[in-house]
Amino acid sequence: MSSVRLFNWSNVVETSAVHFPCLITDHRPLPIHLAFRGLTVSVGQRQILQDVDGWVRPGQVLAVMGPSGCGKTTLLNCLSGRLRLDSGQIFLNRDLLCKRWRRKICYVLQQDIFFPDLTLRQTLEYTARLRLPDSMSHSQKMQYVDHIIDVLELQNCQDTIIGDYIKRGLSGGEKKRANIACELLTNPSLMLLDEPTSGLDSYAAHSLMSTLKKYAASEGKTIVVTLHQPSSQIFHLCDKLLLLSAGQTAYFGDTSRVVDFFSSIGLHIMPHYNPADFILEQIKGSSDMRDKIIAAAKEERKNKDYPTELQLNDCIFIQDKLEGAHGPYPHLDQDTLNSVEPDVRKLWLDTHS
Ligand SMILES: Nc1ncnc2c1ncn2[C@@H]1O[C@H](COP(=O)(O)OP(=O)(O)OP(=O)(O)O)[C@@H](O)[C@H]1O
Repeated sequence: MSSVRLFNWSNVVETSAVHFPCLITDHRPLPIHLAFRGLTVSVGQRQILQDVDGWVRPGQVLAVMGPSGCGKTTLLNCLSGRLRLDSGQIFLNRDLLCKRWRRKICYVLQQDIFFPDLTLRQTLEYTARLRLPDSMSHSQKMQYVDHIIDVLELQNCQDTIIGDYIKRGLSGGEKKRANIACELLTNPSLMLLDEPTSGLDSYAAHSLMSTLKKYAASEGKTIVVTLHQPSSQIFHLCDKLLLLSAGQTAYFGDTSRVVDFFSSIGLHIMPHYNPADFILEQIKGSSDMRDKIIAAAKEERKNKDYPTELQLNDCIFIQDKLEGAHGPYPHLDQDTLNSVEPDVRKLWLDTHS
């Protein structure tokens, strides 16, 4: 099995003699392209999110950043379907988020509750027995546990007890990985992780984020993480960045472009400075500064090249074409397929082949 540790789907076919768990081979998880638009949420009289947009495609990591209380966890609650929106839409591929899609989403909270006396492997095994479908045999479930232990590089501590304040067990970083491993057992397509690196030292934090990034890329998962104060190494592991300030979008786009965005409004980073620290310092500055950044982010959205609108339009465009021309389970004609962006074409082929 170790020969297909970081596998792609073609490997699964090529190595079918390995008898990979049926959860993977028979129920290949659908890659999910997540897009959200105009999310607005209030609690009581207080507006917590206001008109927030973003998107991320399979294989990518979207980082949600911003000062404490800016609405990061609230956004994850919305994306997981746990929180009612005042307005806005969340699309998973071409569909609005609904109960059917929620089964393909996992939400890893900051803390989870474990039985402290069980070892990590015992914890994963009982979770697999509880959460994996009855259609899988016991040995397939156990094979899947092995796979997840491999993915999260937990081999060395699989027989260590979870532990608690009294009894020492897994380290903080291992516990975070264990928490994520329990959720990965359901083979989700979209993972939402609330501050997975909080409380970790910089090495453990970077190692965890690299693992997640590799996992997203190799298994076509879509990942959204909230991050508090990432190192520049972690920051650059993220493909997309959504920066929130008081519940509003202060930047959405490629992580690699955020420094240019700030420069374009006269906020220049010093050489060798961590860009994550720089942008957080700017939005934690005076209210005038914050308003200026939010206004610039709003202006960006009017730009015809703004990615959210393009992506949403492409998804809807394909759906319209198909529903108009072919009914609900159509064969996509080549002209239509050729006319859309390559990444949307790939998404369509991934999800419909
Ligand atoms: N149910 C609620 N009732 C009242 N206020 C709430 C509720 N949920 C969230 N809030 C408020 O909404 C704001 C955003 O909260 P949220 O937890 O989303 O922030 P956050 O960015 O995740 O913060 P942190 O980084 O500190 O975890 C906070 O000011 C919080 O007090």
